[in-house]
Amino acid sequence: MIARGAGQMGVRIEKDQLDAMAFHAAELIKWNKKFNITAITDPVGMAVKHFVDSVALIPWVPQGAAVVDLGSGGGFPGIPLAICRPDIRVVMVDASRKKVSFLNHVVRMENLSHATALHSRVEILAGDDKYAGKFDMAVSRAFTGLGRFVDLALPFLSSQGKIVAMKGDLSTEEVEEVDGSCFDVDIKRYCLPNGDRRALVVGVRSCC
Ligand SMILES: C[S@@+](CC[C@H](N)C(=O)[O-])C[C@H]1O[C@@H](n2cnc3c(N)ncnc32)[C@H](O)[C@@H]1O
Repeated sequence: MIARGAGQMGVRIEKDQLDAMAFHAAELIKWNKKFNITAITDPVGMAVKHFVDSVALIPWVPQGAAVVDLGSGGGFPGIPLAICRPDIRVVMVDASRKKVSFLNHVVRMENLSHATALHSRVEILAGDDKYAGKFDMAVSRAFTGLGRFVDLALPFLSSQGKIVAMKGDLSTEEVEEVDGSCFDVDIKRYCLPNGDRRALVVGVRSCC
């Protein structure tokens, strides 16, 4: 189902990548019994709403990019992105210690040496010289409103850095609020295999 859904978006997923996503899903279900990491736990829902949705991001990530995923939760989109794109570096950030423990467990078990998860509030990490200005792309899914995401993402980005917000609901007002401020914004709409509508808000830095 993941391979077919990804294929509909023009993304090819190899067998070993599907196996790695299956491992992520299985561990998520296991950890979820003890820690409340995700509300979606049925296999079809996870495949479609977590994994297919996450791989929709893949075509927009430049070769060799350093990507920061703000508010990664159970690893979406950060883990599927790291599985499918060994050429990039992925840093996942979350304020929940148990979620970050889970993410680093998956990273270790899957040998995703180009990925890591950091336990921090995004606002605090943004002021750390080790991370500020070091990323080509900041992404988030179901993290916060577009305006706040832009404000939080900006300190992480290099001068050419881009943002991608993965959204379900997206209002015109939300887009107008950020378009032309520090980013020129483009909306890429797509449907998940179950018919749910999604949008990628891609912002290219215009000033600031
Ligand atoms: C609704 S979940 C989304 C998780 C994941 N991106 C997804 O799409 O499944 C939002 C996540 O953001 C994290 N979060 C919220 N505010 C944060 C902040 N200021 N700094 C870091 N993480 C934060 C929460 O702990 C939670 O895991």
